[in-house]
Amino acid sequence: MTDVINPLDNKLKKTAYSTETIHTMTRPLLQEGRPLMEEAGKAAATTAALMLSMADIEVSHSQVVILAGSGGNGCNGLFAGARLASMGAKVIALATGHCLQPKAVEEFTGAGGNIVPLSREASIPRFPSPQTASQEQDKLQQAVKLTQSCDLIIDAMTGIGQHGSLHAIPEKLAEQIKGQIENQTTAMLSADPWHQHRPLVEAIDVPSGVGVDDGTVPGAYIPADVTVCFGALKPCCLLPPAAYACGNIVLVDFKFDISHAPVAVEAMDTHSCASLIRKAKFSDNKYTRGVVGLVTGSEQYPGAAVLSSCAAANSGAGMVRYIGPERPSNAVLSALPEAVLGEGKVQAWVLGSGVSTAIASKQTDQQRTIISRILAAHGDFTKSGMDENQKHDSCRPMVIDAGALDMLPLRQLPSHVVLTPHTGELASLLASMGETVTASDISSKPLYWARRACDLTGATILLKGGITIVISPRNNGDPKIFTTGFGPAWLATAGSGDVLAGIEGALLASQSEILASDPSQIGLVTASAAFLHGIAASLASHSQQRAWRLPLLMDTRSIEDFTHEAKQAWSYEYRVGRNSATPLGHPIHASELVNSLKDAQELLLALPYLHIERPSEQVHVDKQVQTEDTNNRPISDRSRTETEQQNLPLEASSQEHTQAFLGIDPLWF
Ligand SMILES: NC(=O)C1=CN([C@@H]2O[C@H](COP(=O)(O)OP(=O)(O)OC[C@H]3O[C@@H](n4cnc5c(N)ncnc54)[C@H](O)[C@@H]3O)[C@@H](O)[C@H]2O)[C@@H](O)CC1
Ligand SMILES: Nc1ncnc2c1ncn2[C@@H]1O[C@H](COP(=O)(O)OP(=O)(O)O)[C@@H](O)[C@H]1O
Ligand SMILES: [K+]
Repeated sequence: MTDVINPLDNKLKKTAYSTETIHTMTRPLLQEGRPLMEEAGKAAATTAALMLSMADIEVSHSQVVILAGSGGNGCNGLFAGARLASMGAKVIALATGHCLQPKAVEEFTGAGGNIVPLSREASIPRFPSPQTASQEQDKLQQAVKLTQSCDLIIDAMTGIGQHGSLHAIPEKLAEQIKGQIENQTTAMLSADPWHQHRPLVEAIDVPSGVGVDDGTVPGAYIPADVTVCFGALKPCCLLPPAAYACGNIVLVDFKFDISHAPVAVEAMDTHSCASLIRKAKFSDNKYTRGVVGLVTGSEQYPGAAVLSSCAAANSGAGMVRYIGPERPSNAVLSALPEAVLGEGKVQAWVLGSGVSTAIASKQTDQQRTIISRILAAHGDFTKSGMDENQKHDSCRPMVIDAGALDMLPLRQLPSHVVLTPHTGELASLLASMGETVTASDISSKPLYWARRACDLTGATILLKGGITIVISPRNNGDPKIFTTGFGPAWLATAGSGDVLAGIEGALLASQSEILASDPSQIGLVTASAAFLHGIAASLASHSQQRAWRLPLLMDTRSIEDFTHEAKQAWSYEYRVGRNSATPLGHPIHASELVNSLKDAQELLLALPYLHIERPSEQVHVDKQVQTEDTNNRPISDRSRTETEQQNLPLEASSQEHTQAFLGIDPLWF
């Protein structure tokens, strides 16, 4: 049996939909009479049991606390609790709202669960509510204590029905529980995530308190170890900062029809990125492969010139032209003898990395003069009223970074002008357009502000961060939004942005024909560069840390397959000892990123040749073919086979180099 990776599965794993769209996709299933609440409860209970087992806790000896709100989310929590209780867990539901759904209460209490209403206004038959403010306060404190001592908290306070930031009891609970979790979580990132000295947290559908559609965290919320998301991903699962609160995501496949559903946000994956790596053809010459022109670096920051030029050269450009003062020019030549100095025809520009706006030294002025000449030569789009195609013809694709960001003709830019600010640079850019905003405002609402910049300039915006957001305008309709977070946090290192600008330039140049015929591809090209940057960082640092991972897909009809896959993916040991002593790998500096870029592309180009085996296949192979273990002992039963499987290398592919990297993280495929 070959478990072919279903393209729609893959789409489901990387696309997020607004709550409105989720409701639209849910409706027909409910009309068919699908018991979605029960299915959701089963999925949540399966995940909870798995989390406990990862922490070496027997479900039958576990203590579970459910924070149950009065809507559908709380209902999911109670159905999950009923299953856990029937498996022998001691389960208490803290009712955080006014009521609970009677059918769920019946199921839950019937299985042995207990309910404690926390609100004075609660009305839950058979379970008395606190009567006074002070009783309510006491109950809340007892509840918080209970969450401190249990093994697992199931956060089912609010889901996609949440309006605004949390208030009332959910707000108070979330504040205190978040505080506890932060205090008790080992500061060392390398600590085993399943064996912290604190309860595990499973979020139902979304972590309560996050901005479901905009990815913000507007107030109190509870960060989760695992979020069990129903039907389809919500934007908060992909967008920073909320995505950081989701932990590992389990996506429960309700078989929504997503084929025509409007995608709110799309995460980059290896397949999309690989499709944007231009393969060299025999009919190519160095010009057709893409010429990148860089006006980067300065006397003061010659290194930025080297990093951006070398990154462009290592990312598949046919030729790199560098323009700059003597010191950076010499530095570029000595690192990259094949660079051509001076102006000439290019397919894409990289402007401004390592060019300071603050220091008006003579050399900086020189770079800025060239940049402003290049920008001016590309026309004044404000007056001309050109359409996207005309703009494309009169303006090369370009990356505007760092010291060039304050030199833009600010409005009506074509979409293939890509601005690559970090939060501080975006704040300055927006301030120059009359917005009152700080870098910290942008960190809190990155999607909102990136979109604002996109609306105001017409350009594609790449807002850097652990998860990077790319937002590009579309002729008709909302902008296209991509997120990418392949890299480990080691990527936050000086010069890393210069490398990214060079990669961007190379991809814009090598894909300039595609961009000319279909300008709407700019978001994908831009996001691919950021994704490639992340792969290079992972390779260079030998790190398994990712700002974001594709979710695990759960089909509630084949729970066993899911459990097996999840165990493999979540097993800490599994990630240790391949290339490095810990899953975190080691620190890197920007030049190492440059060196890893070629390997990163080799991996992506190898993808079509790889036969990626998924765990379900191994179950099959092991069951049907492997009848003896390595010591020639017969393998007689399924449970034995599964034990053995966990010690097997993931794949039997011959491409060991690729496998060593890709095999560690099968979730990317
Ligand atoms: N629609 C469906 O049929 C399905 C719904 N499901 C579950 O149901 C959820 C949606 O259910 P609902 O629409 O009932 O809504 P929720 O359960 O997400 O939230 C509504 C409840 O939260 C409270 N609330 C809302 N905003 C609040 C705030 N800011 N602070 C404090 N409390 C707040 C409300 O008073 C209400 O009690 C999904 O997230 C999912 O978990 C899933 O089981 C799948 C099927
Ligand atoms: N916490 C983080 N985790 C992973 N990557 C990060 C993190 N913070 C920043 N990055 C990435 O590191 C790079 C930093 O770029 P930038 O701030 O321009 O650096 P520099 O100006 O030193 O070149 C960006 O690609 C950004 O996405
Ligand atoms: K929740």
